[in-house]
Amino acid sequence: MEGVDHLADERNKAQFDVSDMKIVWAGSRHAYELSDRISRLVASDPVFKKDNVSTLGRKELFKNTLKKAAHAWKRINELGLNEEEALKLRTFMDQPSFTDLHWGMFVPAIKGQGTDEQQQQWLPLANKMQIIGCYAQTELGHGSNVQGLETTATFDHKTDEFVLNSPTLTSSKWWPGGLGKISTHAVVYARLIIDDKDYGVHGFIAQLRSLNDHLPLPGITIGDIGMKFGSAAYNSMDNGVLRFDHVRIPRNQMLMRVSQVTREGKYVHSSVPRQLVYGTMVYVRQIIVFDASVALSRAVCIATRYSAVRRQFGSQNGSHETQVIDYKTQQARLFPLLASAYAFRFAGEWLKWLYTDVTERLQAKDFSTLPEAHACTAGLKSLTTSVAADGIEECRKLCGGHGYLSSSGLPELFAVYIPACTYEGDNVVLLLQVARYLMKAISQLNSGNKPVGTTAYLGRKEQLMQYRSDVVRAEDWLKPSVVVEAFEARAARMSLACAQNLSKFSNPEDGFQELAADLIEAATAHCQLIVVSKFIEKLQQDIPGNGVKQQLQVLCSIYALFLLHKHIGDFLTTGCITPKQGSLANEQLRSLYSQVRPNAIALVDAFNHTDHYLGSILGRYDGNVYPKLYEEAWKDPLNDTVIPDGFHEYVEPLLKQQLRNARL
Ligand SMILES: CCCCCCCC/C=C\CCCCCCCCC/C=C/C(=O)SCCNC(=O)CCNC(=O)[C@H](O)C(C)(C)COP(=O)(O)OP(=O)(O)OC[C@H]1O[C@@H](n2cnc3c(N)ncnc32)[C@H](O)[C@@H]1OP(=O)(O)O
Ligand SMILES: Cc1cc2nc3c(=O)[nH]c(=O)nc-3n(C[C@H](O)[C@H](O)[C@H](O)COP(=O)(O)OP(=O)(O)OC[C@H]3O[C@@H](n4cnc5c(N)ncnc54)[C@H](O)[C@@H]3O)c2cc1C
Repeated sequence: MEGVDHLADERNKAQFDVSDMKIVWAGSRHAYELSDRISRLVASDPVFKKDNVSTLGRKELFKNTLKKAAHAWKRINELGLNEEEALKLRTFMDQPSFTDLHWGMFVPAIKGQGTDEQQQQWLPLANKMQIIGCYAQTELGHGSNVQGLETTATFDHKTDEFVLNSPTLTSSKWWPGGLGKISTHAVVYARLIIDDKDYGVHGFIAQLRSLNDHLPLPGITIGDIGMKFGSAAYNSMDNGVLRFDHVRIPRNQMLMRVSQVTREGKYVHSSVPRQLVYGTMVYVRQIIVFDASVALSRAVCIATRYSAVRRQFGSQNGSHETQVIDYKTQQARLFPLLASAYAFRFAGEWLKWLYTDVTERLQAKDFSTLPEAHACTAGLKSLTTSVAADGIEECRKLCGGHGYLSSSGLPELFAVYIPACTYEGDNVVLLLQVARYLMKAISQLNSGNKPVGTTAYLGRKEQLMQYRSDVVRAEDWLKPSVVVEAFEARAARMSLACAQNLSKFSNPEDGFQELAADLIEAATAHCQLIVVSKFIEKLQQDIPGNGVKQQLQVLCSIYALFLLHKHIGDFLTTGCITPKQGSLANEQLRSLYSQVRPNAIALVDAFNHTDHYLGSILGRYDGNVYPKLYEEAWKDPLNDTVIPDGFHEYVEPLLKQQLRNARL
């Protein structure tokens, strides 16, 4: 029935004020109002319609994306939207496009790695989109191993230019988004060669296409790398291939904030650490953590609403069957994901603060917190994207057969989201970076270097090695200090065990390779500790709103105790807790699921996702699932005709054959 709220009873059960929770989720009243306004603006604009994208072919999809991106840019200018509003508009447009790389990587790379003069030269053009750029780092042969890139930029003393060249097939740039068909420029990462000496990988600005006719410039071979996973998904993006055949660019197009090449061809390294060449990745990884909470919240919203609508079994004397959300197994799969969406939101907020802080310090030439920012962005990017990707697939299964329908929105969400586990650093490779950071922090303990930031707990090594949990009742697991201590002790003991095993190797690098699987588990434990701690810290703030803080406390406990339950082997083998304490945690977890149950729909309403953004019949706000699913099926192009194309050609002869045989 149109206009009826099928989830009204569920909404009435809520024990907290949803409008206040919406503000907590958004981060502030300002952020909430902005997000709400822009989401409605996009939802009501016919150009941003997206329910047809999964039926479009590649060329149509790409053209549709260009149209949306151009329309977005037009609306941004017409309405005079600021950066925050423009970013929201892109979010709700919900289709990857070349603009992501232009604004998300090309512009930040120039800002972070360009000198003041270079910024003055390039940013005004880029900011007006008079040039469009991409981030060309990865090659056919190397992605993770940035130091292994093969593209060369050789300094020519005579002409004061760099010569960009792709000496091998594997040196072809491969993957950069926006490169394939649209970008006019790129920040290209290449090995700097001066007088036959290799100075390693540096960033260069290169023009790729003519600004007159958009054709590739001489010496440049360029194209799209082909279809990717799924039908629509990331295929709206022109991930590209690029080869240089001795292409010349002026010397001042090397990004020279970190190091410079003089007119005489002298290489000068400034006081800025060389790792700043990797700075754009730190920036984007921090955005990706925030996006992980958004992606997961969309899937969880769909699965939770549908689980309240869907009924199976349990009808007695003609009464309603059971809502599947009331099955304990459904709750044990769904509610930890709901809690994770909130947990990642607060971890993302904190990471944004950390990133802003490190950026301000860098401006003031304080580079001391860069390693911490790298480890935190790398580790949390890895943790949150892995959980979000697996969580979206779990939500699909939670919706049974209908979850597999394109109209559930979940297949598309999954297909477009999963590369987040790979781009901006493969998740395993990034955890190994965290492990290196932890091992370094431990190796410095004896030299009196006190660990700081997220590794500060390692400074209490003796205490954490002595630790035994004092939990005696299930409710004890609700105390934040009890949870944090258990997570700290587990993380510290896993890292210290790795460090001890590493010390048995005469060559530490051999040890690191041999123990990599254990190191990754230690790094994961460390990252989970960060997320748990940041959730708890959030709850120490003043959080207004009727019942809001209580709900967040329940979610925080679910997040932590679910992890404890899932990784019970870690907690037991490190001797942090006893089997009895483990089962008390599980008992508490079951009780927490019951507490969330009446609030579940309101907790996903607090994400404030419009039906347009969710793009899911199962997740509709009004819960009117069945009539809409039925209606949607008839819109499929296959149902345009009663008899499908190809029937007369391929099937009818078989049937006629049968008839002929029958007559014989
Ligand atoms: C329509 C109009 C709309 C308008 C509005 C639109 C707005 C849109 C705006 C924004 C949207 C943003 C959305 C973004 C979309 C994202 C799309 C994603 C596209 C994908 C892009 C990519 O994938 S780019 C390529 C990414 N590549 C990688 O991540 C490679 C991974 N590998 C590495 O990072 C490194 O090679 C690795 C760190 C693994 C190893 O490096 P190596 O030098 O070999 O390292 P090592 O010896 O181990 O370390 C040396 C030293 O350096 C330290 N370190 C390493 N990395 C960093 C770093 N990043 N920062 C700081 N320090 C670093 C490391 O710890 C070591 O330190 P020490 O131990 O020596 O102290
Ligand atoms: C959709 C998408 C968009 C992208 N956009 C861009 C872009 O705009 N610009 C750009 O430059 N790049 C882009 N990339 C490339 C991306 O950054 C790389 O693919 C990514 O960094 C992973 O590197 P790789 O492909 O070399 O993986 P590989 O390193 O080859 O990974 C293969 C396997 O090896 C494992 N492995 C690798 N090294 C180690 C190690 N040291 N120890 C243990 N295991 C290891 C990995 O865990 C993985 O299982 C994009 C990729 C995708 C999928």
